[in-house]
Amino acid sequence: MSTHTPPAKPMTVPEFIAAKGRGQKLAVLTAYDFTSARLLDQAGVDAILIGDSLGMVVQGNPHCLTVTLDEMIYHTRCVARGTQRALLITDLPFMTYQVSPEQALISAGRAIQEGGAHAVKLEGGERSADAIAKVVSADIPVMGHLGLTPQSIHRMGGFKVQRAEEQLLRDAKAVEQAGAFSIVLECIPAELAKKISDSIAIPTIGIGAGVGCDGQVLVYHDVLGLFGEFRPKFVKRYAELGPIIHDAAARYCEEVRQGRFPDADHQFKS
Ligand SMILES: Nc1nc(=O)c2c([nH]1)NC[C@@H]1CN(c3ccc(C(=O)N[C@@H](CCC(=O)O)C(=O)O)cc3)CN21
Ligand SMILES: CC(C)C(=O)C(=O)O
Ligand SMILES: [Mg+2]
Repeated sequence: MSTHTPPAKPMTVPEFIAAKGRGQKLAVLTAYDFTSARLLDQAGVDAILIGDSLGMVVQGNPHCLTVTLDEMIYHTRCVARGTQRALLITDLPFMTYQVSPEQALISAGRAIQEGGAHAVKLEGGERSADAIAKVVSADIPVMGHLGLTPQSIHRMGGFKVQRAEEQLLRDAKAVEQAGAFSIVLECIPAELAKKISDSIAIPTIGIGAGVGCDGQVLVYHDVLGLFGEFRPKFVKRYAELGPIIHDAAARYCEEVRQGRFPDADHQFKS
């Protein structure tokens, strides 16, 4: 059992940025519902990402491309009700920001206004700079996302480590210049992620990008050992809840079938 007490003050975007200057690492996890969000918030995460990874871990699809903005908003609302302290960042899903900067702003506005997010995240570097700038111009904080961008799965030919150094450095600069407050670096070599982190003033949040990033993010189901056999190199399981849930459900089934549940303690007297 950890004895860590979380700081009482709510996390804000300026605080998130300032953490980098103090050398204070940022701890981010994804969540998609009230109950999980409340557990993470009480454990002291700095930010909760309502990721479009919900397309895979919640909806059971092979990728994230079919997730809609309405679905992201629904999950954001659920998470927001369970959160008091963490910064809430919602992924803009595929095809809700690529068409035009105006489309990006309208989508981001809905995530904030209808979902209750504090910020949005969108994928891409130079190609997304105009969209980022437009969203930021309406005072909506934007987190960038570079490297393995899951919405590019068909171009990349799968979920693969990205190593185009010069392009990634240019992309990070472009995202920072466009006004983003932070950037996710996904599945890039640790040394390159460190170089990118040192080359910009805003915090980098790594996933499969090494310890040189200013913070880390992982998917809820991965950290807790809920997502079956999904075990890429960068995932560390801090618990193995899958077998625990399996066991509990199997014992319940057995007791119901044997007429051992409910017993006297779990029913009402007349
Ligand atoms: N449950 C879950 N966890 C995630 O981290 C995650 C999602 N879903 N869905 C959206 C994306 C997809 N992600 C993925 C998925 C697979 C690999 C993977 O298999 N990587 C290989 C590397 C392959 C290579 O060497 O190029 C690995 O072994 O880590 C990586 C990131 C990360 N995101
Ligand atoms: C893995 C993180 C960075 C993400 O984008 C997601 O969960 O959708
Ligand atoms: Mg995502």
